[in-house]
Amino acid sequence: MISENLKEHIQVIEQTISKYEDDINFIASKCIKRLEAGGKIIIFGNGGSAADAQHMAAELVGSFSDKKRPALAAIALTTDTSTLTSISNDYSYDEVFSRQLEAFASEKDVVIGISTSGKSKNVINALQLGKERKSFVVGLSGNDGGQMNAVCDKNIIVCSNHTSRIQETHIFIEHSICDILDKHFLK
Ligand SMILES: O=C(CO)[C@@H](O)[C@H](O)[C@H](O)[C@H](O)COP(=O)(O)O
Ligand SMILES: [Zn+2]
Repeated sequence: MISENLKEHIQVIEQTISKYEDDINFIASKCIKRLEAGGKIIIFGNGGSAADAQHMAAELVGSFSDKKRPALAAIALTTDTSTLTSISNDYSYDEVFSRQLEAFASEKDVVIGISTSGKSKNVINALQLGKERKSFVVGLSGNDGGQMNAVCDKNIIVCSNHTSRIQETHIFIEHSICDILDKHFLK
């Protein structure tokens, strides 16, 4: 089973990267431009994708490689349990990210929503809010991309229906973006 998963893992990453390499480079260049103009990168998702959002934010604010570069303005919307519980309790879980974007997002920012199914209402609502704020709106999704297609400037749809393979490919894409940003800001 493990070898089968490995085969599928390699195949899904190869297929997705050959389809979306230019788009991923474009997203990285947008991140660079917006960070240089004083904007920030705002990332969110549920479950494993919440962990991925935090992982990426940590690599941008802290470090990605062993080389030192200036801290980059990135934040995950999945870490403040007081904010998360109050929005869910007082409004609804569907608004847990959009309400935070209402507070933080602007036209200077890049907003990245992660959903393997493309169906999580709270992720879609937040991407919609990012669009209204004129942030550059990025989706990392899978399956058929769901409703994320309608609200993203770029939606990277991993070529798989398996949540694990989709998440593994999301991490590869996030690391690729961090790598490009690292190289740029190390100069
Ligand atoms: O990590 C996993 C499965 O690998 C789960 O925690 C998974 O992220 C959760 O079920 C999420 O709620 C799924 O949401 P989404 O990716 O469809 O938006
Ligand atoms: Zn990492």
